[in-house]
Amino acid sequence: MIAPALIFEGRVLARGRALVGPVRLEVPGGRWTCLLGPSGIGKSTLLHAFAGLTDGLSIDGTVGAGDGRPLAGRTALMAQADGLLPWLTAQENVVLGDRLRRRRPDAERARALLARAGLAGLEGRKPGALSGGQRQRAALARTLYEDRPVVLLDEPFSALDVANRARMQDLAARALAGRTVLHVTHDPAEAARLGHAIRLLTPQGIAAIPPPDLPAPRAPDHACTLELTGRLTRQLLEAA
Ligand SMILES: Nc1ncnc2c1ncn2[C@@H]1O[C@H](COP(=O)(O)OP(=O)(O)OP(=O)(O)O)[C@@H](O)[C@H]1O
Repeated sequence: MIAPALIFEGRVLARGRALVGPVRLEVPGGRWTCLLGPSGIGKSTLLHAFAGLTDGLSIDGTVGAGDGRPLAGRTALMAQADGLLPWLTAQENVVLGDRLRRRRPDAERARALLARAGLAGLEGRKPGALSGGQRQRAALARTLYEDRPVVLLDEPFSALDVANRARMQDLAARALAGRTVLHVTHDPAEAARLGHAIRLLTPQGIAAIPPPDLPAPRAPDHACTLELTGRLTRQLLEAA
């Protein structure tokens, strides 16, 4: 599986007004990149641009893969809202992509992913009977089930308690090793744990923040992780 780099250069416009940019964002292939920045700066809009979700928007510039091939069919997006269909069970939601593509779902793989997401025994529940954190974990299982080389994550762990958050971060880091991951997060500690690369989007443009020379996922209480968390927090406060 080739995990391409991602490149966005230019602006995203809504009715002629720039929502993002001009900016150049390069996301290295086969690595996990965290994108931080103040609320409303355009992080989700950039993620959606890579996913091809630009209804009502126009792109003045280029968005695509470093290998020059189309991104369509190579990306999985986990959006901020869980997007689970309320009339389907957790299990049916995980395999929804296969259903839509008229492919035979792999029920065993879906069940195993739900179990790894801590949802064993809840496969038959509909989203309305799951907690917010359980729904978010089902949405993560669905994203991993898609098995794409490019994975776009928008605040994927935001509804989770500390222990589940660390577990799901570890699960995603393992499952997505070698893929191109672009992960939008508000949490500097999460970026310090997970990022092979870290980018900060501010009105001044994009800054690259070098992560520590430690393999990810890093221990949340490692001195390097804590030091980087502090540095990122300071930069976010200064950007606000
Ligand atoms: N379809 C749209 N039409 C018009 N404006 C939009 C549209 N989508 C987003 N915006 C605006 O574009 C800007 C960027 O929004 P976006 O959701 O990308 O920000 P964000 O950095 O992800 O914010 P947050 O951290 O709060 O999720 C915001 O000002 C938002 O109001």
